[in-house]
Amino acid sequence: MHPILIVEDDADLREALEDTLSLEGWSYISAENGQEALLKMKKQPVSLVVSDVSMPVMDGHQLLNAIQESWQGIPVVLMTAFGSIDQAVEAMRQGVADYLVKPFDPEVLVKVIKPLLDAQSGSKQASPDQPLVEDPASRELLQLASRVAKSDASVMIGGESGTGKEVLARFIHNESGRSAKPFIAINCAAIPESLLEATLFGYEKGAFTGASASTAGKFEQADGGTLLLDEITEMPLELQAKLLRVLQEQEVERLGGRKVLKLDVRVLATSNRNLKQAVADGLFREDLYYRLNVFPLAWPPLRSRPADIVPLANFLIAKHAQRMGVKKLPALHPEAVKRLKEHSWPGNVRELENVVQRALILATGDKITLQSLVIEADVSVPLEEPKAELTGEALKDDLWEQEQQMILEALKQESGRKKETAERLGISPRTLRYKLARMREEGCLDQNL
Ligand SMILES: Nc1ncnc2c1ncn2[C@@H]1O[C@H](COP(=O)(O)OP(=O)(O)OP(=O)(O)O)[C@@H](O)[C@H]1O
Repeated sequence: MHPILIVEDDADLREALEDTLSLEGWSYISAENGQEALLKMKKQPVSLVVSDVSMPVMDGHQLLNAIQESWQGIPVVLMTAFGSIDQAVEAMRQGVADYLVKPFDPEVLVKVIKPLLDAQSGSKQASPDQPLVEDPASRELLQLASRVAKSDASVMIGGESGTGKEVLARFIHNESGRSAKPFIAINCAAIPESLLEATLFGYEKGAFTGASASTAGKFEQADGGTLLLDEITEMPLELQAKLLRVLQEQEVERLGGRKVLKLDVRVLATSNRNLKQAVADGLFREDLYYRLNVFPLAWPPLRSRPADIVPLANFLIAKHAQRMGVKKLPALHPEAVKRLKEHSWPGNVRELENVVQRALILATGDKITLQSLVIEADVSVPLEEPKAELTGEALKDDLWEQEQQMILEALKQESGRKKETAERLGISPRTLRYKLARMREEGCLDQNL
């Protein structure tokens, strides 16, 4: 969503308005008068304008006229200290979206702006599966994903655990020409290796002990639609070879079957590992890597897209409050907002979602206070990533190092218990085993652990 433009000549009031918007997690830009506002609007699109009426150089009414001429559809909210019914009626007649008389409480401004923004963005709450993006980095990723969705290319989605890879995959499917057909997801790390092949490709009755009825595999189920192979690097090498053949030939044979089934499936894959490294380590086939990595997309970690944190928290509050049957949506207290912004979110959006769910249970009244936020103490992940120097391989190495630190910290807190450690980290026990094996190989872990 584009930023809100605040136009106010009184510096103190401007700052108060900026604070109100940023506490809500809304981005903004500011101008001191109408003329400066128009210059800013020429340079960058805005979603809504909140403007004072009496200002030097160009007042609010003149600004409203100019906006209506050149930017139809952008709502304008006017604020005045000299409220008169006549002025308000005139402004409404001119097409102002709302008219506020100063002084007003911050909540009043939020109440006025919220529905206007929702109308602009096509009401986000209506689609809880749609990725919410506010930070420029995430918005760019979503735009790219939307374009890629229209092609039929394989897409490899990278990013740390819990960043939103599956949400992005669903988005790509929904935006593609295949949206009316099935979206099937399979987590390669969650299914025992012995069952993965049968689950993917299906089997005929009697193909193996326990195959009591013929069953279609995930590929067949996704025919015409999209198949998401989650945590693809967890797939055993032999199966990778078979997967490659299916992708190349677009046909599949059930285990124990004789019929070859022609399929039309678009494949998306995710991984929270450095894929190139997995290829170099001999854990992932290079030919499959090239087949799947036609279009790589990567979610930055949540700490690298700070403008997403508060809007995501509000979005997740609404999502879970609705599920829990909470009638009145609790609002985040400013201190809670501050804490959310300070945390480094090693578990990314999934961690934020857990914090929000716990807060909804702990919250009393209609506010989420600092006390109802239970956030794990930060492990030593830097708050600000030195983005400029960290690019390409260096960034991947750095991420892997951070991941290792998180794993060690979690192991310590769970006194070495693997199952609990995996749960704490929000990854599968198998993924944890895999990562520990890699750490052992690299000499970063005691061989007994
Ligand atoms: N941008 C977003 N907007 C809304 N919800 C999000 C967003 N990103 C993540 N989520 C929510 O956070 C949770 C984790 O997201 P998701 O499962 O897509 O992460 P992931 O990267 O696939 O995780 P993993 O690597 O562990 O499989 C989900 O409940 C998802 O709905």
